[in-house]
Amino acid sequence: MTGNEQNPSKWLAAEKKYDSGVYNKHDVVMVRGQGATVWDENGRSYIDCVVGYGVATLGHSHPDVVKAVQEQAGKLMVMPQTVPNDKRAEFLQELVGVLPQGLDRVFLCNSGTEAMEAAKKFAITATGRSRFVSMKRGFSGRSLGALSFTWEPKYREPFGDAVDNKSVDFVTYGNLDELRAAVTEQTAAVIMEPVQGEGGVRPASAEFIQEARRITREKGALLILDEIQTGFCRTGKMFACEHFGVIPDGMTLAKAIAGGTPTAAFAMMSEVADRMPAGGHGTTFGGNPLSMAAGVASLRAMKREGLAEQAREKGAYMMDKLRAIQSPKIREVRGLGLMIGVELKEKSAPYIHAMEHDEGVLCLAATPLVVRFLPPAVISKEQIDQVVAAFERVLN
Ligand SMILES: CC(=O)N[C@@H](CCCNCc1c(COP(=O)(O)O)cnc(C)c1O)C(=O)O
Repeated sequence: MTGNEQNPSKWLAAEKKYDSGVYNKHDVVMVRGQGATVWDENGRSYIDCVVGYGVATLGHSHPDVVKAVQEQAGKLMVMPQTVPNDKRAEFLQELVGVLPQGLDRVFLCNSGTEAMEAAKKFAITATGRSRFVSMKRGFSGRSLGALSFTWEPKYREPFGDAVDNKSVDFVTYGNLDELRAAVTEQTAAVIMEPVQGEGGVRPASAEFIQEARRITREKGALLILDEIQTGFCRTGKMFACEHFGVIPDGMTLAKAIAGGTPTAAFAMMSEVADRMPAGGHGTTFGGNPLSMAAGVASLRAMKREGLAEQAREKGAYMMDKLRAIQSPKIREVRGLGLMIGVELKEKSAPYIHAMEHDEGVLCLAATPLVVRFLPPAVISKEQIDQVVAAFERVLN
């Protein structure tokens, strides 16, 4: 036990005192994680069905990732992308090896919102156009460029015209007529998540995503799939687009891409990459050797452990168990793989709070009525049973 456990409020007070204030902070300090479990500073354990908003799909502190990071940290952590590096090259080979056919050019960066910013710039230079189509309830990040694709008004309104709302048309997710009307010869790209995450865990229909592919081709626009939350085994395939038989012109990636290190990418077709002027974009930390080492270890572990199949099988199991709960408070259980949402007929926040405080399970919201579960694919069936039993208790 380290000294911190003796003064539990010490870290909580410091973080609340010095933080920017944007977050509604929990009243617990997490200090350790392994697999699907995290521990607070008092030694209490929790089953983690948040994993950093879908980052640690491989589980916390996967031994292969830890070993790779330890080794690379002692070797080389810093090297800008103007200078080739062995680990970065290895990661790019591994990544392109699992990406859909043709997506073989990659801009490496450090967060989902940065990947979306890159996607926006590459789409503009690739098409010479600057209008976009995004989705109602869509979430693409908080930076001012990505924010123009993010639907939730409360995220955009405080920043007024600094957010470019004029060049983005929002269509209803799933509405074919609205999509067909919105995509024109002025459209640079359609931006959409194959499963809306923050927007309430809403899988696209195959028909809608396939029509997005058809109409963008017809109009000379790009289809950019935001797989920042759905990517890397979360939905039961390496990438969610595989469920729908669609290959986009570009794909934004982050979260589970590199074992928990802050890593992201915009993967694209060569025709898109080749239209960006040399020096047209950049990033200091993108493609750093430390993250790349974690990414190589993470992608290899995902393949070796059959993580996508684990997510598919355990996701089906968990959704069946959730659907078996007899509660008048549940409206719908939905999702894909281990990206699961339970829509309630009332606000989800009290139940999410009770899961953490009374049951030792971490889960999260996805709009005010939806309880979202994003377990790591390494979660055991027994742990799933515990999570579902806990949820049934807090509902009653
Ligand atoms: C506590 C906190 O900061 N939560 C984040 C949670 C964001 C989770 N989603 C990130 C995301 C992003 C942005 O990714 P990033 O910049 O947070 O890495 C882009 N696209 C999709 C589909 C995404 O799901 C937020 O409220 O901005």
